[in-house]
Formats: sequence, structure tokens, C-alpha cells
Amino acid sequence: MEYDDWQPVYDDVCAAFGYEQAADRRARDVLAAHAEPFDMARLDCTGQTVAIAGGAPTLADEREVAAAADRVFAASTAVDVLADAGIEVDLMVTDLDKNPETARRLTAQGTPVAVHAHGDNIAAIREHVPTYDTTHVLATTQAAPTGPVVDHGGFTDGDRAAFLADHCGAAALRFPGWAFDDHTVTEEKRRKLAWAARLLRWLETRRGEAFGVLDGRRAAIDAVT
Ligand SMILES: Nc1ncnc2c1ncn2[C@@H]1O[C@H](COP(=O)(O)OP(=O)(O)OP(=O)(O)O)[C@@H](O)[C@H]1O
Ligand SMILES: Nc1nc2c(c(=O)[nH]1)N=C(CO)CN2
Repeated sequence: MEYDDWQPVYDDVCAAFGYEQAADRRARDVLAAHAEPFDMARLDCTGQTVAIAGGAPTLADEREVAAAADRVFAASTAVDVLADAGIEVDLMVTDLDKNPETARRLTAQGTPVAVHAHGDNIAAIREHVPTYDTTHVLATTQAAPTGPVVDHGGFTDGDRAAFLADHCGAAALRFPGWAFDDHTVTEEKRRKLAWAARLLRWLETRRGEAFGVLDGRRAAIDAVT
């Protein structure tokens, strides 16, 4: 996906959460100053099944789904849960709010990390990205792309991972570690997960694929556009 397709949905996300787009642009520009162009061919997934590992507690029991996939794109803390079982990821997707040291370790070992800039993580970008090997940082924004910072759609770490896999040519997506009805999360997180479900519904429709993670939920999901 390119920004032109994402932008109307981004407007809706900002309206829903009260995000200031100028702050997202400031974050993007801070990240751009620390980033370098990333060769997307490194993430080519053409013809492959990609596991999009989410941060739900269920991931511990679903790790074999990731192990069986050709590639693993993992959101935030999902990287640590998989690492505990000896499962390496091909991409970490993060806005740096939980485990920035994991992102540092991955970039140091040459594993790509998609670092996301938004209006509420500018301090984290300034603190952590300069400590990373930026050769292995894919800089992302939810605002308009600029310089080395790309926007291929998505909002939460997990659904952004799915949009990136789609952009990289994945043939099929699997979703270990996803639980939209997780009552252990905060109200804000619950609202973000509801948006993640909407965005995945949009993505599966665009792809002509049925994501198993949405089975039983489709009738309750409002279309994004
Ligand atoms: N029950 C769940 N709890 C948390 N994350 C979930 C859940 N189900 C799916 N996910 C997906 O896993 C991703 C990683 O979640 P995690 O809690 O590790 O990180 P996070 O940094 O808080 O994520 P974000 O900043 O996107 O909210 C989320 O962004 C979401 O897309
Ligand atoms: N401005 C802003 N953007 C976001 C935020 C957030 O808290 N603020 N959280 C996200 C995923 O958790 C993704 N994007």
C-alpha cells in the first residue's frame, strides 16, 4: 500500500483518537534525521507464508504457527516470546514503547527492525534510535512519507506488520498471538485492538484473502471507508 490509499483511513484514526497530525509529522522528521534508506528487497516475501506475531498472551501456545511459516514479522513483545522458544524473526515492528532493548539487540545482529514514529513517541525515538545500527532500521510513519521514512499503511504494531508483509509480496498471512477480546488490556488498548481488527478486515478484502484471525468477527466490524 502507498500513502495515497492509507491517508483517508489515517484521517479517521486521528479523529477517533484525537491525534494531532502535525505531531506525527514532527516525529517522522526526528526519525528521518536518524535513519537511512532501507532496501525493501531484504524483506521480499514473494510466494511465502508470513506469520504476523501479535503481543497477546496466547502467543506462548501458538508459537508453532510462527515456526511453521516461511517468514516471521513480529510486533513488539512478540519478538521476546518467540526468542524464548528459539524462534528467530525476520522483522520486528515497534513504536519503541515496550522493549527498545530488543530492537537494539536485533539491529546489532543484523535483523531488520521497523521503527515507527508518531506524535507520542518522539522522546523514545531520540533516546533509542541513535543507539541502533541504523543499517538495519526501516523507518516508518503514519503520516506522509519523506526521505528514508516510509508509510505502507497500518496503525498498531501488529497490523502494521501485516501491511508491511502485504507490501513485501506475501502470498498468505497467519496470525499467532492475536486476541481482540483480551480483557487484561487497558481501555485505550482495547480501542486500538478494535481498530487493528478493522484494518486487518480492510487488508484481507484488498488481498482477496480470508484471515483466520477474523473468523466469527466480520459481521461486527465496521468497514473503514
Ligand atoms: N491481546 C493483545 N494484546 C496486545 N497486543 C495484541 C493483542 N492482540 C493482538 N495484538 C497485536 O500485537 C501488537 C503488539 O502488542 P504489544 O502489547 O507487544 O505492543 P505495544 O507496543 O503495546 O503495541 P502498540 O504500541 O501497537 O499498541 C499490538 O500492536 C497488536 O497489533
Ligand atoms: N499519535 C499516536 N500515534 C500512534 C499511537 C499513539 O499512541 N499516538 N499508538 C500507536 C500504536 O499503539 C500507533 N500510532
